[in-house]
Amino acid sequence: MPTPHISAARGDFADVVIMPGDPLRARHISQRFLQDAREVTSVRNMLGYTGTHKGRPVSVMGHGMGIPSLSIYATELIREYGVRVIIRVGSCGAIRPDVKVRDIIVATAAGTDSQVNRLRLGGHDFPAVADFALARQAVEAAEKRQRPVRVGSVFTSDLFYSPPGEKEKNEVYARMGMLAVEMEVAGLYGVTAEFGARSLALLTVSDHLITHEALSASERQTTFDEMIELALDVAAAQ
Ligand SMILES: O=P(O)(O)O[C@H]1O[C@H](CO)[C@@H](O)[C@H]1O
Ligand SMILES: O=c1cc[nH]c(=O)[nH]1
Repeated sequence: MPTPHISAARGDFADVVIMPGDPLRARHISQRFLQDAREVTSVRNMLGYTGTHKGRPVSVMGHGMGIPSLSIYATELIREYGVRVIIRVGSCGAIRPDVKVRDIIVATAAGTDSQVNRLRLGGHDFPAVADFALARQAVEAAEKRQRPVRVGSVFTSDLFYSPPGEKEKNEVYARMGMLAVEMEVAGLYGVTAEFGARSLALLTVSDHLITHEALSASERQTTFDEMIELALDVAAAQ
């Protein structure tokens, strides 16, 4: 029962899917963290794998960049493959001095300049929030591992390269409590709400939009792996 964007057969996906933006990161997660992982889809090279973690079936699949790309994959996974929980593991840029490169963020909510959730809700604002149980499990997993995490809201932007005025906008987002910017979380929380699934986003701060510090490739790998361990702890608890 392939969909236009996923070539897997019915039953190929676990009901919990961990989703990075980058499909090669999905392959890395499957190779490093899942047991008996097998590739289940590769349409457009948006790679997806299913294996087990601590005996529980878990899938991992890339979702691409931006809300439109994520929305296609999340919709098809939920509607056609019975996926019930999606955990995004992504990167983000910090927009305030107290948030540092390498920090891991449990994104409990997201503001956005995207219109997609208003399209869903007849022009009204949608509360783009994480599933509370998943967020709590992520925080508890971090405490158990003695791994500090930041818990709070982020801003989901449609543009990676912003027009003039980005600095001032980021200052407003920061003043209103948001920790970082990225490009999918508000869409993820909207699409899972629309189709009755649950979701959470964990983010690693890969670069700092004030200091312009950025993770090196090897630091990126290590910090991402620490975030993925938390995502797997949450997945195993479902
Ligand atoms: O690292 P990922 O998960 O792709 O997330 C961030 O990186 C991409 C931009 O470089 C956007 O998708 C943004 O949300
Ligand atoms: O979307 C993103 C991701 C990482 N860093 C940014 O500045 N933006």
